[in-house]
Amino acid sequence: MANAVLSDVTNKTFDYIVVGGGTAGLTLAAALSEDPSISVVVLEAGEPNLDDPNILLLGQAGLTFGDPKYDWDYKTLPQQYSSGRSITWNRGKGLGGSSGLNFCNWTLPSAQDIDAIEKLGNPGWNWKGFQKYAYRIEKFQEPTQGKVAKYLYNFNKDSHGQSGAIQTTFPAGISVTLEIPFMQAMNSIGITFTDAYGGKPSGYFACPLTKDPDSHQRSYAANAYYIPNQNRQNLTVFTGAHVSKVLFADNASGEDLVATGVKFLLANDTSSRQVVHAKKEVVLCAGTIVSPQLLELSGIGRKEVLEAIGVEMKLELPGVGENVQDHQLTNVNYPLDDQVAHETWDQMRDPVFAAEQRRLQINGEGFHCWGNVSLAFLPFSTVNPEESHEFFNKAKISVEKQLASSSVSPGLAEQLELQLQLLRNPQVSNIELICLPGPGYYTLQGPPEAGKQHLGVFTFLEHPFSRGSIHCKNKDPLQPPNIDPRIFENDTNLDIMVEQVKFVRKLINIEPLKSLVKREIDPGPQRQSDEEIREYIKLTHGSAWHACGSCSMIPREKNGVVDPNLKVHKLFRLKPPH
Ligand SMILES: Cc1cc2nc3c(=O)[nH]c(=O)nc-3n(C[C@H](O)[C@H](O)[C@H](O)COP(=O)(O)OP(=O)(O)OC[C@H]3O[C@@H](n4cnc5c(N)ncnc54)[C@H](O)[C@@H]3O)c2cc1C
Repeated sequence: MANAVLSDVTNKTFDYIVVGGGTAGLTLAAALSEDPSISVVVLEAGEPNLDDPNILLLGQAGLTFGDPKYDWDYKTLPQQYSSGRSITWNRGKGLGGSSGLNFCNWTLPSAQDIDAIEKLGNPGWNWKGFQKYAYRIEKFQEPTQGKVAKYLYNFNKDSHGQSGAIQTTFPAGISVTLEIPFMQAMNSIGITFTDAYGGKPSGYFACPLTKDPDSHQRSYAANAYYIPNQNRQNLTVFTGAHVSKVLFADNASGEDLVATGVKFLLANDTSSRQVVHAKKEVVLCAGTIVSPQLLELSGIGRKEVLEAIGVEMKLELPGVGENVQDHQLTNVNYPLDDQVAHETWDQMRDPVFAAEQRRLQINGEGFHCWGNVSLAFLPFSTVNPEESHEFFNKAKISVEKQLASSSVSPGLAEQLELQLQLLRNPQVSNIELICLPGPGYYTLQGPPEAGKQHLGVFTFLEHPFSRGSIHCKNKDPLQPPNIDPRIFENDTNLDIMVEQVKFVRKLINIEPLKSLVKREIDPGPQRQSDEEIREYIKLTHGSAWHACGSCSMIPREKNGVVDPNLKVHKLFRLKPPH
């Protein structure tokens, strides 16, 4: 039912309540409501934001950051190992959630990354199973022969889904004068094209975007899973509903807890308390930050956290809000020779140029049909083959030190051991690079000079060893929780990023790239030693927006929160069982 109003929801009963109308929530609601006998309600705190060019035009990505209509704009606690900085965690608000705010890059991980999830005690959560669902959601459109020839697009059609709801397609173009030389530089040191979608990404590739090949607009959870199904009588989507608590049946007999509904506040009248009931299940899809917060507000979590915020404990589950991890990114930036014409994102600063891109978009051309797509996924041994053995030994020692700490749970110990194996594995990507024709986002030099052209190379930390937490700071559901990822607590993470920056410098020194750049702006010629590069990274790195782990799928005795069926341990038992 489209455009649900409060009276359609409040005090009503549905089979399933889905909390959060973002990427997971809308996808799940569409799947559940395929069966017309099942009723589903989605409660989303933000606005619908449908048909909104700020979301639909790909060239707008990043411009919605910080705007409360689209972005929760969370801030971490000051990070001790990042020079005391508080790091911004953008998160999508409104239908589509973060899929309406993200950069539309369609990428898949290494098979071993997914198989590791099964090894942590989750039968069936392996690459084979994952690939089946990745294919099921994707509808890939091949580029024309003309684009393949011009932009060297390379792909293996068999590694892509053909009939899913999320449309993927190559961008209208890439910068021939910058991104192709970037690939050529890699090629000259033996790094080749990789099929990044077959489970063994190792090399460079241009990644398809989640973009509709007909409308040339963002393809995301709202237009893939909600709009086509909005007239289903058994699907109710209600926006402006800020869920504050999960409700449980009385469990005086000591049985497992049974979720019976949720409480929510109206975004436009936060004094108004509403209730909706669930016959079967309550499913939390409020993302990495809010899902653990909601568990704690409902009395599920660590004893000391619940005591501190004054919430009565319903179930002690110490893993809630723990095991938080995130990818980090930084960048190396270069100004380009003004005398050479390049296509770079710098040009979007010119209003005349930007208006022209809006016009071109209608026919599937121009910057609103481009993206940050020139990627490399590389095993660690590629970036520093000479010293990788020594590096692995150093990483092992630092993990052993971490394991010796009493705060490391059995579930975390297993993850860290697996991560060490992944770091050494030459088939597993541990390094991600993106070549961006345009200025870097993170620079110590302030905004880029008007009229100048730039090249930015982004480096990403994958498989972080550090772990942090997300816990309620009080029992006000409108207050964000304390986010403390403890980035770089394990020093190996920083060492990996240093090696990446050094690798980028090596690449840029290879022709044809070398002649294109004038000088390095960041980290800058004054930062050469490992120690100086570390300081630069600490001062500039940002979140790569991939935080996860706060409701980990690990057995309960190993400090997990959900089981392989994604049910909270000892909780959310089906009512009635089926
Ligand atoms: C800036 C950015 C760039 C990214 N780039 C990429 C990329 O290019 N490629 C890629 O694959 N991934 C990317 N990601 C990651 C990807 O988008 C996310 O992992 C994914 O969208 C998360 O889905 P989710 O359903 O867990 O959370 P979300 O999609 O964030 O959904 C959570 C929903 O819950 C709602 N909500 C929150 N609190 C409440 C409450 N109390 N009551 C009711 N509703 C609530 C939110 O408003 C939101 O709609 C990016 C993420 C970000 C933030």
